[in-house]
Parts: sequence; structure tokens; C-alpha cells
Amino acid sequence: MSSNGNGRQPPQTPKGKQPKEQNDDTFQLSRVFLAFTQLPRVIRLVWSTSPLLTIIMALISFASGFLPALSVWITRGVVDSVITAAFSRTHTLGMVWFFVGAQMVVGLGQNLLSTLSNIAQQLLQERVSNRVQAMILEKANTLDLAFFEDAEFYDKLRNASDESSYKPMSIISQLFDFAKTLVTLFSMLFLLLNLTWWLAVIALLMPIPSFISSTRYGWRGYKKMRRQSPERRRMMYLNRLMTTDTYNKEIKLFSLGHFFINQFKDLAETLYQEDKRIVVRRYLASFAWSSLSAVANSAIYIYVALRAVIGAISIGSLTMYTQAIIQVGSSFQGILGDLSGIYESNLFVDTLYQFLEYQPRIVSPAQPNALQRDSNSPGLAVEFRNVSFTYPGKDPETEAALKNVSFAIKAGEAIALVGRNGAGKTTLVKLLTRLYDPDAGQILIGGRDIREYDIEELRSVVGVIFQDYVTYYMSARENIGVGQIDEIENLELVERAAGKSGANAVITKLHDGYATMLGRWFKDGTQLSGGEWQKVALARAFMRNAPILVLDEPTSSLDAHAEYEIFTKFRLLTEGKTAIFISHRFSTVRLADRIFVIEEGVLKESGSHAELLALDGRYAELFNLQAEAYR
Ligand SMILES: Nc1ncnc2c1ncn2[C@@H]1O[C@H](COP(=O)(O)OP(=O)(O)OP(=O)(O)O)[C@@H](O)[C@H]1O
Repeated sequence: MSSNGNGRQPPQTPKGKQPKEQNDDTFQLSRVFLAFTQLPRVIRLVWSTSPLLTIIMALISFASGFLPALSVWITRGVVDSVITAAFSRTHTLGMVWFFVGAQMVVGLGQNLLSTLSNIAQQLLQERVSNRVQAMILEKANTLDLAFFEDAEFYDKLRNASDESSYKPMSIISQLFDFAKTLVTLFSMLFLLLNLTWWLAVIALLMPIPSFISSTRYGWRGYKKMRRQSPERRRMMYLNRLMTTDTYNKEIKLFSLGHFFINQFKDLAETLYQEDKRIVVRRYLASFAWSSLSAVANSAIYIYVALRAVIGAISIGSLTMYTQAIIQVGSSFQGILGDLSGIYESNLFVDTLYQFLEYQPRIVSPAQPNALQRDSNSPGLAVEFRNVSFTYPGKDPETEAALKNVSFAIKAGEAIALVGRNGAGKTTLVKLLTRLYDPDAGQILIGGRDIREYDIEELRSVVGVIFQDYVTYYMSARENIGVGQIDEIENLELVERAAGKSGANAVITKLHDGYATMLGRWFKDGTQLSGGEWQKVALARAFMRNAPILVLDEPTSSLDAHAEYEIFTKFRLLTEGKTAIFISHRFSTVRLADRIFVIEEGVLKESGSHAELLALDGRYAELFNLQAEAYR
């Protein structure tokens, strides 16, 4: 995205930290080494998650690396001692027993180590994955609302939480496996060198082409994941549409099921075709290279067999060398496989760290000023001075949401915001609570620019319920208690807040009162009606007990009686706090001390109901239009 000309940048990973692969689709082997740059970070992450489990895994890997060579060496002992026993006259079985016994000990040892390794790995995997998921949530919690409205950010967030949470542990497992196989490789090479050096070299070289090919496909797999991310997200969305209760009604009534299912199937088919190409090519290439290795192994086999025929080596040695050759090849292949696996996982982990590097733009100042409450009023004064704002990616000339808006609200005043859909009313509230910062101008609360306050403190003095309020699928008490999280257990406060909004009458009728689980998602959940949910949300705003109360269409779903109840008692309920409410219902609006009419991002008119009617401007027009409809 380009800058939209108002000086703000859309959310991006900090410049200079993007890995080179981001901008280039071609694969180069040299990049393989670049992609290991995350390794130290990953090791630190896993180590700090559980040093004990990491040490256990490292020790087990190192120890089990020696066992294959030991086993091959013992095999020679078994064969040679059997032949000696068979062809000598004494038939002494002592050595046979010894070597077979040793083989059994090695076998049991191998079994024990792999069991321990599996246990350590699974436990560590779970802890690392949980920790990474928590890190992603923590990061998401710090980021501005604007990030969540950006598709690129969303893709990264999805990729980070879907793929990357288990990848750090894959890297560590592959790294330990790499170390283990390295030990096996060197111990096998040590055995082979007794026979001839060039066989060791050939066995080493064989797996290299296979490594290059597999790394290239790892790269392609990663690029594919990045490319397909928007489609996969769309599939997830369709899946949610089809399986979530809130959408189900409309989908049934509009017969949209097949329409969405077909979209899902089309996307799935396109992705499948792309996946198929990569999978088939990857495994065919791997088949070709491993066939070549098999042929080369047979040639070496013949050479060693002929050495045994002419008596240059014993039959036991024949067995040992042939096994060692095969193991050198497979160990080296294993090492390269681990390397390309680490490389592939690294690419994913890179996405995770790119996500974790996002920095919020809306932050508290280094030295925040404390908010001074007004001693004469339970409310706080609010002022907008020449505030302009355009949403990211929109043109400030033609698509500004607010243009040069100025007004002052006294502490304790009740203000209604009116205006058509899309006029900028909700945007004004978002700016007041620093969900966005204005591009120009200043917003003041209690006489100071809101950017001078700590964000948490600022938000604690503004109680807001948006028109798209959240319906938490939790108990009724929690639904209201979250309005003031440190009082969530205080049933008395919760009940008082519920009493003000009319939610108390709803909740006391439920089978478990305030303990009733709301929503249908969880066991014994009760679904509420739209208006009942709104009363619960409204109670949350009262629970907050903030000096400034902002209600965005707070009574849109309430029945006439409930709305009347709230608004006749509005001043009583708000206890003299500063109140800003947005409403399209003029019966509600006229209760405000003053009314602000917003039109296309501009404050057009302001004054009391009577003043604005007398003005006979836009307000009078809208009011009369609505009144007309009731006649
Ligand atoms: N997150 C967003 N990203 C981009 N544009 C947005 C966003 N939210 C709102 N807008 C645009 O900003 C303008 C003002 O929207 P706003 O939500 O403030 O209107 P409103 O007056 O509250 O409308 P309504 O009465 O329908 O709730 C609209 O043109 C809208 O399309």
C-alpha cells in the first residue's frame, strides 16, 4: 500500500527487517544459509520455555547417535563368532552369546532412548506451542484497531497462529536429529575408513542432489502457503458463515447454503490443483534421486562382496562394511534432509517473527500526565479542535471521515450526535477513545490533549458501548462485569448496573439468574433476544462508572417502553456524568442538552432541540421527516 498523502503509513513490518525472500519468487541455494538466521532466536525461545526438557532432548540425541555404529560393529562380531564356532571343532558359543547379548543391550538402549526422546519432545512441543500462541495473543492485544482492518496484517496473523506456533519446536527437533545423525555419520565413516577412503567419499556425495531438490521444493511450499493465504482465509470465512449460529438463519431463509458451499468447493479445488502439482513434482524428484542412490549402493556392495570372496576381509566385516556404507549414505541424506527441514521451518518462523515485530502506533507517552477530575462535576469536559481524519488507504481530499470538526462539551453535559449513515458519528467516538489518532487537530479531555494521558487511564474514564457491541458467550454476571474488570466478582455492582439498563429484569428470569450462561455456544447456554442483549451491553457501560459515557445507538433494539424508561431517567442514570449518545430516533435525541448535527464529516449545526427547530435547518428537516412518518 502506498502512503495516502496525509503523512500516515499503513501498518507494515518495520522497514529493513523484511527477509529478502519476501520480494523474490526465485529460489537460490545461497538463500538456504540466509534462512538460518532465526536459529539463535528459536533456540533461546525453546531453552527459556524449558531448560530441563531441552537438555534431556540434547543428551538423548547425542547418546543415540553412537548406537547405530555400535550395532553395526557388534553385527560383525556376531557373524564372525558364529562362523568361528561353526567351523572350529570346539563349537564354543561364548563369543556368540556375548555379541548377541551386546546386540540386545544396544537394541533395548535404542528403544529406551527413543521413548524418552518422544516423551521430552511431545511435552516440550506443547509448552513451546502454547507459549508462542500466547505471544501472538499478547502482541495482537497491543496493536491498534487499524492493523485489524488491514488484509495483509490479517494474513500474517493467520499464518503466524496457524503454521508458526509449532514450527519453532520442529526446528529444535530437526536440529537435535541433525546432531544425532552427524554423530552416527562420523562414527560410520570411522568404521569405513578401515576399508578404503574413496568408498566413504562416494557414500557422502550421493545424497547432495537430493538435498538441493528437496530444499527447492521446501521453498516452493513456503511460497505457496504465502500466496494461498488470502484464499485460505476466504475458505475459513465461508466455513464460519456456514457453521455459526448467528449467520444460519439468514443463510437458510435466503437459500444461500449452496451458493457459499460452491464458492468453498471452487476455492478448495483451485488450491488442490496447485498443491497437487507441487506434491507430485516433489515426490517424483525425490524418487529419481533415491533410485540413483540405490543403484550406487549396489555397486559398492558388489565391490565389498568381491573383497570378501577373495578373502581380503572376513564375512563379518562384509556385513559391517555394507551396513556402514548404507548407513553413511542414509545418515548424510538424513543430515541434508534435516537441514532442508530446518530451512523450511525457518521460513515459517520468519513469518512469526515478522508478525511479532509489528509495533503499535498509538501508544502512551513516555511521561503521561495524570487525568485531573473536575471537582464540581462527576463528568469531564471534552473538546475537539479542528479535528480531521481519513481512514487508512482512503483519499483525504474526497473520502475524509471528519473534516475540521470543532466543539466543546462541558463536564456533565448530555450531547446527542445525529446525522445520516456514514456521516462520521462513530468515527468521532473512535478518535475520542484513541482507537485512531486524528490526522490534524487536537482532542482534549479535562483540558488536556488526550495524547498526553496514559492510554489505559484515558480509556478508563470513557465508558463506550458501540452499536456493534459484543455479545460475550459467558455468564450474565461476567457479561456485565467485564465493563469494569476488577469488579467482575462484585455481584452487587453488577446488579446495580443491570438495574439501570433494564437487564436485571431479564436476567432474574433466567434459570440460573446471574450465573446463567448466555449464548448457545456452551453447555446450558440461553440465547437472548436482540433487545435483551442490548440491555446487557448497556449495563456494561453503566458498570464502567466512567465520567464520560458514550453510547452509540444505545436503544436501537429496545422496545418503546424500555427506551422511554431509560431516557426519562437518563440524567438520573448517568448521575450527572458527561454523556454523548448517537441516535437516529428523535424522541431520544431531544432529551439531550445539546444536539450536534454531523454531515459528511462536518459539524453542521449545534444547539438544543428548540434552538435547532427554530433554526429551521438540517435538524428541523430530519426531525419533521421522522415526525411526518408517525402522523
Ligand atoms: N474502518 C473503516 N475503514 C475505512 N473506512 C471506514 C471505516 N469505518 C468507517 N469508515 C467510513 O467512514 C465514514 C464515516 O463512518 P462512521 O462509522 O463514522 O459513520 P456513522 O455516522 O457512525 O454512520 P452510521 O449512522 O451508519 O453508524 C463512512 O464513509 C465509512 O464508510
